[in-house]
Amino acid sequence: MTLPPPSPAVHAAARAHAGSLAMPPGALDGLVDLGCWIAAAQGQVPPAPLENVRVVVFAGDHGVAADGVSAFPTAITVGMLHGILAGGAGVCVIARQHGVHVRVLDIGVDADPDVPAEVTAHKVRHGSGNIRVEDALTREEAERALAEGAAIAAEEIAAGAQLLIAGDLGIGNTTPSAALIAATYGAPAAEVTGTGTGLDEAGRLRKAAIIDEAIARCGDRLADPVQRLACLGSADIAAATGFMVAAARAGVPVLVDGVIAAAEATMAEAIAPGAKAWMRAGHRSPEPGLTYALDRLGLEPILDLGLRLGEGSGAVAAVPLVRTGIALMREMATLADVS
Ligand SMILES: O=C(O)c1ccc[n+]([C@@H]2O[C@H](COP(=O)([O-])O)[C@@H](O)[C@H]2O)c1
Ligand SMILES: Cc1cc2nc[nH]c2cc1C
Repeated sequence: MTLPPPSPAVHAAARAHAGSLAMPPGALDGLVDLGCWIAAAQGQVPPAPLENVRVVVFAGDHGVAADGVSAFPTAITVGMLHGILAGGAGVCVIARQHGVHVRVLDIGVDADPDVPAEVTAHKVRHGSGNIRVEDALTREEAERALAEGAAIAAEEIAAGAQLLIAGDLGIGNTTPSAALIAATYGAPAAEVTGTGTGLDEAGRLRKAAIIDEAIARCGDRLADPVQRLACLGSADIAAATGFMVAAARAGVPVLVDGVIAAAEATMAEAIAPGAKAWMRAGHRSPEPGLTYALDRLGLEPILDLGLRLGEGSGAVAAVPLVRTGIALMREMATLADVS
């Protein structure tokens, strides 16, 4: 069954209101379209200001990192988990600028990091299998990760979330992301595989060959989306997918970050058709898989600054533009006022 979209009637009313504002037709559409989307999601014109925007960073390790698919060592995953908790990570700085709440969760980090218990409360497993040679997860683990992600979304919505962002953290995670995008859309791996944290072209081609091997290993099992997450994904990617599905089901809009979130949005749409209507893309990272997936989902990035940090940072950076679209709907004079 297809998920209901944000209210088409309220969207039409929001567009009509936008058409009455003091400007030539369409003059601020790039911003006003965001305000109309939020109006339809909230079911009211004008939309309420976004006072409670929340990013959850899903952290996990990826067995395929052992094959040299990243320019950085896996120790970075735990290091940056502490960096986010300490408030010094890039996403924390950007989020403080915009009053966005940040939460980081260990969903599938290999080690047991020395972190407060609430950070590991939704942990699914230690690491995820090396997708070149084995499934990332069992089907039961994939289902559990999807359920954990839904529970996390429910907690964020209970805390008042008006807009949700799934951030990601994990050395190697651009490989399963590209693999899921390739497998879902039938794209050649080389077309959707990027340089991640900074591979050279030879490294990128080796990474694409590993993805081809992983896809060939899984064969027909890739037809089913939950099995696809188990075969090629990871605990953190499956949990973030469940988070996006649950947000869409609850009628809470989602801003998509980089290539990892684009893979998760792809999987959310495969599991819950219609979920994409609750999403907008925060930005375009240089990963080709991101553009490939956004094109298929029909999502147009808000920012295009070449950001490629992950952590949800690019989506958080786009939040002020969403808020500006809402403010235009709420505060701008009408053409009648000025004529
Ligand atoms: O958001 C993106 O598009 C993005 C692009 C390149 C790298 N990253 C981040 O870098 C890590 C993955 O890169 P890699 O090369 O280890 O696969 C992971 O922690 C991501 O958050 C993120
Ligand atoms: C330093 C560093 C910070 C990150 N944050 C998200 N992914 C990352 C990857 C690296 C390498």
